[in-house]
Amino acid sequence: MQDTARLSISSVQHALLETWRNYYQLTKPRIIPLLLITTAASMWIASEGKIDPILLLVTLTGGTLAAASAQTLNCIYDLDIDYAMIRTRKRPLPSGKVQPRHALIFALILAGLSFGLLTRFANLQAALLAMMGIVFYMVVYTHMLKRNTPQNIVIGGAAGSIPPLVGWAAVTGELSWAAWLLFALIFLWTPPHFWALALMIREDYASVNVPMLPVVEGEEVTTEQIWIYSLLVVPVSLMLIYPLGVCGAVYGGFALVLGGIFLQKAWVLYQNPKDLPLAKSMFKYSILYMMVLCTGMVIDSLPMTHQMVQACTGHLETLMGMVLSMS
Ligand code: HEM
Ligand SMILES: CC(C)=CCC/C(C)=C/CC/C(C)=C/COP(=O)(O)OP(=O)(O)O
Repeated sequence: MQDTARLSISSVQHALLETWRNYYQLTKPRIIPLLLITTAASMWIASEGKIDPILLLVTLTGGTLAAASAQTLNCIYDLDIDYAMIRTRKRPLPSGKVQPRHALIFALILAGLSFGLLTRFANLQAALLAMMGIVFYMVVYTHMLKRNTPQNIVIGGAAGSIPPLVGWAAVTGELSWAAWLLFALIFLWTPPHFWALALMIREDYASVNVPMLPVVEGEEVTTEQIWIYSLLVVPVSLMLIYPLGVCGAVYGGFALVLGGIFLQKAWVLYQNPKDLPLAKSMFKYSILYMMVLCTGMVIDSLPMTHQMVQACTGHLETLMGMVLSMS
């Protein structure tokens, strides 16, 4: 008797765990941390390194809920093609583990929670921007562009560029030039990020007639476009230093080194458009690039960094003075 009760408790636990896992997978969770990193970096710059930890936590939670809602809605809309593509076939909806109706309720609850949380504990601007992210990703990218034009991710990339705007608005209640520059940085970074991946999975997209650039135009044009967008990413990343003046020398070091490698990888891929390991390396590096660049923004914004830079500059000036007086 006891054994039977124990067995049924463990099977209920197992079923609950499985349900939780399925809903979690529906949100495409591996993408969300980088979206949050861009939000956090923006908040650190906006608050000049003196970030309110509660506001940070609230904004990142609200951002997570909004992104999860957007991804779930995308999974519902794209059920037909996700079912047909090998890469996406095992997702919870095409594999029948979650019903679309339940997924829709889940997505709406996530969006509601995000809006409520951000409105109550951050501000209305941040909440509205997060909702705009969901609407743009669903209506403009998923519905209007994804299946219709190879420029889908160029324009649709605006959705993925909204998180830093949410972060900036949460801190300041408005959007400055610096916020829009962060938006532009991610907007320009998205084509190299995604097209490098699309080069590797183009057969999958071709099989369901999704006109991603490598499917429609081939490898040469795609790698050329990756190169062109990469050429734009690096100078735009430096514009946070000049003319905007919101980041300093420490970030500059990060941006130059990371940007140099970004350009080198994009160039080598452009020279070898059919080399899939190079495309894979570009895709992986695009993620590392954004992650470390944002870390550089955070480190640069910290008051401790400013003190260290000032101390170093002071020592350097003294040293220069001594050298000059000796000569
Ligand atoms: C319209 C714009 C974008 C498109 C179409 C796109 C597309 C994709 C796709 C198809 C994958 C592979 C996911 C999978 O196999 O399930 C991926 C991976 C990834 N994307 Fe993007 N992406 C976009 C923008 C972004 C943005 C803005 C970020 C964050 C700032 C981002 C971060 C990531 C990360 C971190 C991964 C790797 C996930 C893993 O570890 O597997 N993406 N992206
Ligand atoms: C503020 C806010 C809520 C922003 C939301 C931004 C957001 C969810 C960006 C994600 C972009 C992304 C990873 C798209 C995947 O493309 P896909 O869906 O075409 O990929 P697939 O072929 O793997 O389905």
